[in-house]
Order: sequence, then C-alpha cells, then structure tokens
Amino acid sequence: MTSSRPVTVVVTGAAGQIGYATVFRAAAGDLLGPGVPLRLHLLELPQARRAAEGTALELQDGAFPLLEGVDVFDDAAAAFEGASVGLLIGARPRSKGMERADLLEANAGIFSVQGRAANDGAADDFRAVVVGNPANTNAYIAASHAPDVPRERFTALTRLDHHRAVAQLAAATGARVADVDGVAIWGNHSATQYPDLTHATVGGRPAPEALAEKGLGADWVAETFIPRVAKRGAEIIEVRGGSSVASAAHAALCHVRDWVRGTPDGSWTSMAVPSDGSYGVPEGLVSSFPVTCRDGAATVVPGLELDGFSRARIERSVAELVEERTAVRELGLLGPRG
Ligand SMILES: NC(=O)C1=CN([C@@H]2O[C@H](COP(=O)(O)OP(=O)(O)OC[C@H]3O[C@@H](n4cnc5c(N)ncnc54)[C@H](O)[C@@H]3O)[C@@H](O)[C@H]2O)C=CC1
Ligand SMILES: O=C([O-])CC(=O)C(=O)O
Repeated sequence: MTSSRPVTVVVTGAAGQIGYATVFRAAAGDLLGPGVPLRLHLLELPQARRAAEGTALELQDGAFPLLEGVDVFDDAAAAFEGASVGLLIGARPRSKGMERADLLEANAGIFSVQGRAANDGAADDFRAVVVGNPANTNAYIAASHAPDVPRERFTALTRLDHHRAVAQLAAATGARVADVDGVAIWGNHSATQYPDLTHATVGGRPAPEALAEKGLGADWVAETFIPRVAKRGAEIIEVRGGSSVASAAHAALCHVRDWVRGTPDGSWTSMAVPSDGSYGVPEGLVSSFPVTCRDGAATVVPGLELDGFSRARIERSVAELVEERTAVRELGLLGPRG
C-alpha cells in the first residue's frame, strides 16, 4: 500500500480506550507505514460522538504530516464509505446478568450493520481487523453480511496473544524478544486458544531445547505457559483494574501493518483468518493460524507437523468457534454468506 492518495481508515469505537490508543499511532505512520498518507473516519455511538469529536481535535493538534483529514460519524454507512482499512474495535461488552447468547446477539447487531456498510460503501480493496470481542465470531458475522467483499478480508485480532506468547517464552528462557521466532496461536481469541511452541525457536535453537536448559519441560508448557498466555487478558484486568488497552492497540497496528506490508522473510505471525480448510479447521470459520503475508494477502503456513497434544488443543478451540457460529446461526443473525 504505497500511495500518494490518502488511504481511508475507518475506526469503530474510536472514542473508547483502544480506539483512543490506536488513532494517534495510526496518524504517526504505525499502521500503514511511514510514507502512506491517511484519512481517519471515526465511528462512534451517538452518545460518544462528542468524545470522538474531541479526539479529532486532538488529532488535529498532533499536526501529523501523514494525516490528511479526520471525520467523525455516528452512522456506519457513512463512516465506511470509501474505506480501505477497517479497525473494528467498538463492541458491546458483557454486562451483569448477560447470557452468552445475549452477548452474541448484541454484537451481531453491530457487526451485521458494519458488514453491510463495508459491502455497500467501502473501497474495493477494503480489509478489516476485528478487535471487539468475541472477535472471531464478530468477524464471521461481518463477513456473512458482506457477500461482495472477499471473505479473507475479514480477520480478527490474535496478534496480542501472539505477542504475549513471544514475551513469555523470552522471559522463561532469558532470551531477548527479538531472538524468539516461530510461535503460533491457533483457534479462538478466548481462554481455549492454543499458544503453540512446538515450532518455536530461541536464538535459532528449538524452544524445547532452550526451555530444557532452564529445567522447563512439557509440563511447564501445558500447566504454566499455555494458561498464562490464554488467560493473560483476565490477569491484566485483575492487576490493572481494566482490560488491556495499549498492548491491544499495538497488536492491532502490527496486524494491519504486516498484512499490507508483509511479514519479514522466513518468519510468520498469528492472525485469525477465515479458514481455507487447512489443519482440519472448517472452511470459513475465523480461526487463528500461523500466517505469512505477501502482496497484501495472508496465507496460512502450510504443512506444519502437529503432534497429538497440539491437534487436541486446536480441536478444542475450534469446537468453541463452531459452537459460537451455531449459536448465531440459530439466532438468525448471519447474513447471506452465513
Ligand atoms: N482481540 C483482542 O486481543 C482484544 C479485544 N478487546 C476488546 O476490544 C473491545 C474494545 O475495548 P475498549 O476500547 O477497552 O472498550 P471501550 O468500552 O473503552 O470502548 C468501546 C467503544 O466502542 C463504542 N461502540 C460500541 N458500539 C459501537 C458501534 N456500534 N459503533 C461504533 N462504536 C461503538 C463505545 O461507545 C465505546 O466508546 C472490547 O470488546 C474488548 O473486549 C480488548 C483487548 C484485546
Ligand atoms: O477480555 C477482554 O476484554 C480483553 C481481551 O480480550 C484481552 O486482553 O485479550
């Protein structure tokens, strides 16, 4: 994505915590790269529109050379008009007494409208990352309502989980984060996710070898590493008194940046993408995989060997995604490509 014409980026939930942490870095070039001018479309609920207008004033005060304009909307159709990138952050949080079906239903209301808005008004090269939870199923819902947008353009964020896994492996082995490679997140952005170290390396050596040197084996991976990463969101809420914000914004920026500019040669990252059927994940389900990105397309890393433990963990998380899809299907919340 190199252009002298500004790229329009729609940010939903722009006045929320992650939205606020994202837009300034996007304006500074951390989303699309240093040479790419952009316009921001900030979408908010009517009651938060004023706060988004305040954010727009602050963006103006940043005098960002790449930022060619900011518009504020409380109507999805108008906000998605002409957009090439969507950062779909705004979602309905679970409130007290809310059942899972209620949560799925409330979010389906949001993501069906936004999927239709993308379908009808976004640019031909529109692509989106869904951050708002339940992110994978929200992305599935949006894609189902956007039959004219290639399905693979609707993805969900598991890059934060990927970063968490990299950082935990680095800490456990005493390595630098930059020396860790080949970590993968599989499945749902939820506690069932599978952070996989079986193909990871530390300083070029297999991760199990580097861990063994520290006295850490398969038990540590199963009983400490995996739950630590999978439940890190809850740990942050517990310690910080609020859910992850800056780390989530950073991950969303990295997700889009790598998607449009490519992953480094010889390396992969994790993204939740509509399955192409690889590794037994039902086609279309938005599930996290190790992916490489080239020329604006994300491709699931083919041919990785999975042992019985990995296969069982992936199946468990994918089963949860299937359940979520069944629930929204039964509630009649999917669109024409459901
Ligand atoms: N996938 C991931 O790794 C992570 C996902 N999350 C999720 O990200 C979402 C946002 O988190 P925060 O920014 O902390 O929440 P927040 O509550 O601070 O902000 C959400 C914003 O979205 C807005 N919003 C709600 N419905 C909207 C709609 N239909 N159109 C436009 N705007 C709408 C709200 O008015 C609010 O300003 C949550 O669902 C959270 O669970 C958070 C951390 C990590
Ligand atoms: O649970 C939440 O709302 C936050 C979240 O997704 C995470 O930190 O991974």
